[in-house]
Amino acid sequence: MSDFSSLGLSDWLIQQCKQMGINKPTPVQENCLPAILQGRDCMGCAKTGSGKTAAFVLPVLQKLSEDPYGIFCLVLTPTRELAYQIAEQFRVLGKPLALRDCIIVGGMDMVTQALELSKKPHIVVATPGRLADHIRSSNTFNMKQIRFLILDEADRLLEQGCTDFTKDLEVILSVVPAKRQTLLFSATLTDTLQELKSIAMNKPFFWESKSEVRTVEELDQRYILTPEKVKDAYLVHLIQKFQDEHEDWSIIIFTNTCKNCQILMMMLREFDFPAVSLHSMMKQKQRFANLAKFKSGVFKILIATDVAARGLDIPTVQVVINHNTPGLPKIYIHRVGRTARAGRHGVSLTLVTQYDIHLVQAIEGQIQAKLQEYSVEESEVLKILTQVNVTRRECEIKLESTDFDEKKEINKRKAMILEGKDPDLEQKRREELEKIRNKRKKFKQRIHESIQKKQDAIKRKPQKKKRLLQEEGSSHQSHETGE
Ligand SMILES: Nc1ncnc2c1ncn2[C@@H]1O[C@H](COP(=O)(O)OP(=O)(O)OP(=O)(O)O)[C@@H](O)[C@H]1O
Repeated sequence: MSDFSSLGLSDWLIQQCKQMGINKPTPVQENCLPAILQGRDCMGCAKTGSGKTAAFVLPVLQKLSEDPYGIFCLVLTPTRELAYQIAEQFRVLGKPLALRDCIIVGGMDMVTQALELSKKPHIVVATPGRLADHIRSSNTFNMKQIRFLILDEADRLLEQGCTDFTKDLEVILSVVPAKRQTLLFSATLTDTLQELKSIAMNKPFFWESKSEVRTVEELDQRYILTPEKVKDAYLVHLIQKFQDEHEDWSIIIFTNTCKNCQILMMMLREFDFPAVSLHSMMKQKQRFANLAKFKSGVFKILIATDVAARGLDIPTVQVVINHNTPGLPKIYIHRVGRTARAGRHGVSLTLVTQYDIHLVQAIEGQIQAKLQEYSVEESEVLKILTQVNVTRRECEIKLESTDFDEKKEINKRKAMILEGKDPDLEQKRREELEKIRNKRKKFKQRIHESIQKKQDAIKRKPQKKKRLLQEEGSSHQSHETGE
């Protein structure tokens, strides 16, 4: 394996790496660093926790030190927390440069951000939505000179998931120069390769880690088969077990909705577990505060939606629990990748109901590995089942008495207004669509019922015939026997 110096990295950066415990390049760094330093576009696909961030931060810092100006580099990333984490890596590794960076994410003050942008920072790290807002509304900065455009978690930025970044990306791509170096990184690039190639147009250097298994070797991947109603009891039991057996422990629990996340947090606190939550219905300041509490080890449990599934680098996390089986293998890969990072060991536990078995099969197909069953003393789980379910119900009632659902509705309306839609018209449109859907459903049901009736009648016919023949036969016989 080469060292950083043979890859062309400057001594001052090698010293900075050493201070961070980064002594030898990881494969993604070893392969992508020289290509980026040569000025090539680059697409890097490597497993979670394999050092992709430093693979782009280091060459950008080196090039910046040779020709420092602002705005030199723009990094786009799907979540706000990730933007802060990336900016921190730039700051730490780029300390000798007196680096000026600026973080542009939603949920924070827009005027302050506009002011920072106008001061021409070297590095801008942004989520696409907020940066596009600044581009649309301000002329106090421009991105005409940027040398590097980086898309971290690039496949997510191009996907049309629940947050669709594609329109904002178009706005951003329209203001950055065509002559630039584009760097795209993720642990799951392959299914968006074609779209990515249209962004990194300059014959990109493509590197993908060779191993067949898409998750890291150090990760012990387990599942627990459970009925839906027993899931929470399993969760409480598992956490209790980790708490009893380990002195130093730290767990991330992923769940599917903001509401579920909130309820689970309340429920675990009722059992005196030190838990905090992270989801998109929370105020941004609370999100940062909760993440900081978890990172510092004051709170040992983070319950999150998929907003925390990608990129977050918290070395102390030993266990990831999937409270729901992820619907997409890709999401599974990122979620479980929050543990077993940078060569450390970790465990992932996925709670699977009988309806999720096909999802597990899809995950196994994609990661090229089998999940192993995790054995649990069921009698121990059953002992706490009623208490856990009652506590959950109490938490649900408590949450219903707050304005949580109302807030969700308000947030939805706000998002629509920002998209230029009229929320009331949208509501009417949705109701109309629902009516049409229901009519179609009823129509289909009626057709299905009438087909069913006809089929039953056809089935009955030969039986009727047979019965008549049998009756005829027996009356014939009885005539013959004189009965
Ligand atoms: N060469 C190295 N040697 C040791 N540790 C490293 C090295 N490079 C990076 N690290 C550390 O590895 C950890 C994971 O790195 P990073 O967050 O960049 O992973 P990633 O590949 O981006 O993961 P993900 O796909 O989950 O975003 C970080 O704490 C980082 O400081």
